[in-house]
Amino acid sequence: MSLLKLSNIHKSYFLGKEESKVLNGINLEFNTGEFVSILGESGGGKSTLMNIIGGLDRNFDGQVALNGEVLDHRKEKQLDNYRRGTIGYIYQSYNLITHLTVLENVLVSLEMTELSHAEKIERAKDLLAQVGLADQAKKHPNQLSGGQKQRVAIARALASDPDIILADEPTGALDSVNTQEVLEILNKIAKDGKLVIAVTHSQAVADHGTRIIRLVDGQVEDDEHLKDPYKTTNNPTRITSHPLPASASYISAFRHLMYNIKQNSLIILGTAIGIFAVLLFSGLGNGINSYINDQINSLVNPRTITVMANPSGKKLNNTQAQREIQQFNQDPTNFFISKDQINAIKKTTGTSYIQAGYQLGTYSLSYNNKNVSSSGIQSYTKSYTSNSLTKGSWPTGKEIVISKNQAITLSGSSKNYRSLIGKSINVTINWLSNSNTPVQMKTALTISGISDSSSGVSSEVTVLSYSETRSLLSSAGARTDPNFVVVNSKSIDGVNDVASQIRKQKVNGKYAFSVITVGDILKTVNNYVSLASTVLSAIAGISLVVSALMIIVTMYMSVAERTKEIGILRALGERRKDIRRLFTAESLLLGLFSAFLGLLLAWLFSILLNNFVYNLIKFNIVQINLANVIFAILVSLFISLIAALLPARKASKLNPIDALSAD
Ligand SMILES: Nc1ncnc2c1ncn2[C@@H]1O[C@H](COP(=O)(O)OP(=O)(O)OP(=O)(O)O)[C@@H](O)[C@H]1O
Repeated sequence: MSLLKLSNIHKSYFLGKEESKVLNGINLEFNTGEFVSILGESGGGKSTLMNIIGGLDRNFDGQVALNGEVLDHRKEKQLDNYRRGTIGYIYQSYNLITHLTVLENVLVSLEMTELSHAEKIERAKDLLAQVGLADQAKKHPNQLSGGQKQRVAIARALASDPDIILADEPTGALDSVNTQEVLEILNKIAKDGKLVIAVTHSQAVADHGTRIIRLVDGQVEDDEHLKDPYKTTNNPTRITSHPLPASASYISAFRHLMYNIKQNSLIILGTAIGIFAVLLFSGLGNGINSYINDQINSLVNPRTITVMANPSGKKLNNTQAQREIQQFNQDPTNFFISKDQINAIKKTTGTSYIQAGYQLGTYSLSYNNKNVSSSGIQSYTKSYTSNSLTKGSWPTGKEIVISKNQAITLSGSSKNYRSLIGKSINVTINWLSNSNTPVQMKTALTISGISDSSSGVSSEVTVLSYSETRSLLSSAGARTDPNFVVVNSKSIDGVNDVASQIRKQKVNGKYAFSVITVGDILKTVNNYVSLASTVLSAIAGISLVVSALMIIVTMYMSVAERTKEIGILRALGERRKDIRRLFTAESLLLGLFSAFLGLLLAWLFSILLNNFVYNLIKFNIVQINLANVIFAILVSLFISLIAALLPARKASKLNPIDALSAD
């Protein structure tokens, strides 16, 4: 049984409907140890025949059988295996991969063998030594002479230990010395037990082999056996091949990326800037949210629940309650809390204290002929934390706490305003009588402390003691019903439960209370901040769309530039899948590098910004967390994956013969 048998091979090319017959019934058998030369006129179909033998061309009539087994050219996988394990190709124009070194060019083929990494390197070096290039392994193809290039191509063709070496005019571009050397190598390959089939125009070259086949008009005109095939001994240690592992595609993609690093670095930078902006805005959102949380929690006890009347009588959720409470400023008369209502609140379980309070109307403070006016003076409740006092203590008896701004105005000094503590000031407060007519109360109170309103999240904190407020109200004939109640939950975890108990309370058949927790306020503020930072991140994200387009263009350019390489890789036995993976891997690596650069930029910038802002507010305002980092990496990979889809698909669909003939 012959190693290779061609039966009745017909091949035509079509230009429109016009058929041009190139091969008209070729029947040939080949065996191991033969060095066959195919001679024929130019355009006679020699390369076409080689492509059919090499498993690159699937569109022909007839059969190719290997060791008696007919190849099914409809089965792509079978053809991939055939090219990978059985065929080694040598071309007139060498077809080396320019961005790989000599050693790496040989390794491309070895990647599809079962050898260990060390064995692959050893074999590649060994093959290079056999073709006289032991000392050229680290060079790139453009640093070699034509003869040297052809010898690299021979080493590569032999690498996976194939049975058949196809050489399409292997000496066509070489001078006589190099021609001689290459022919000797091919002869040795045949002696080593392989079948060598070479296309040539040269009778002198053909005379070197064991057999000459002449093609005329697409048929075998002559089949001349010059000598017997070389006797071959069975080589028991054959190398078996397997499909290209994914890791090899990633390593190869990485090599190409680094080879083109100048061009790629701009794309990486462009994408990285988009990632950086997204990260920065998310980090700023986190930072601002936690700054606000920090500030509010330091002013108000987070276990505190503020309860106000609910004039609507409807059950209110958090946002509706906040809206309802806004009405207080327009018409405070609806917000008085009755004894029945206080008793209803007292039924709540899980509380540590319940304290009624007053929020009164406009007021003015005067000291040493200086005046300040504002609105919303309150009676003291335990919900105030000591953090919100810059100096002094909360008021008891005939005392008052005024805000820092008020103290500065009244003392006339932004440095010595604290000296007002212990001083008496005149206080005038406007409120309502029992019949809801205006009442004015005047008194003199001692300043016990100064509150800090510098955070900007609360308005002026001006507070009277509860007892003094109540006695002022009753002596002026004003209404003494409180208008808010502070309820303190025993635990932070219980806050929501306490709030919902009160929310559900009905007095006279109506939902009596609007309930606001610090958590609710924080939630509302944080929602706005998060919304703003998301919108900003999304705007920054648009730049990522531009990056995606840049990657698409780069990948298309890469496919165009590397068309020949794609043909070479397919001829070496890489599957369509491997080609698709090669380009996807390159794009993913671009995305990954961009993500890391974006992260680095964001990290450096956040250090700078935080240092600067920390001096002002004693807080790290950019807080990039792990979730942001993971998100940025995933977004970047996703973009690069999407960008790779079309170019990688295009690359994998290229016809290997067309790809090989690309310039
Ligand atoms: N893709 C194609 N489409 C149409 N015609 C083609 C195609 N490829 C080759 N041909 C034609 O088929 C014929 C055989 O081409 P082939 O390359 O096999 O010849 P060859 O014997 O190798 O020639 P040469 O010695 O000049 O390299 C030529 O006439 C060529 O123009």
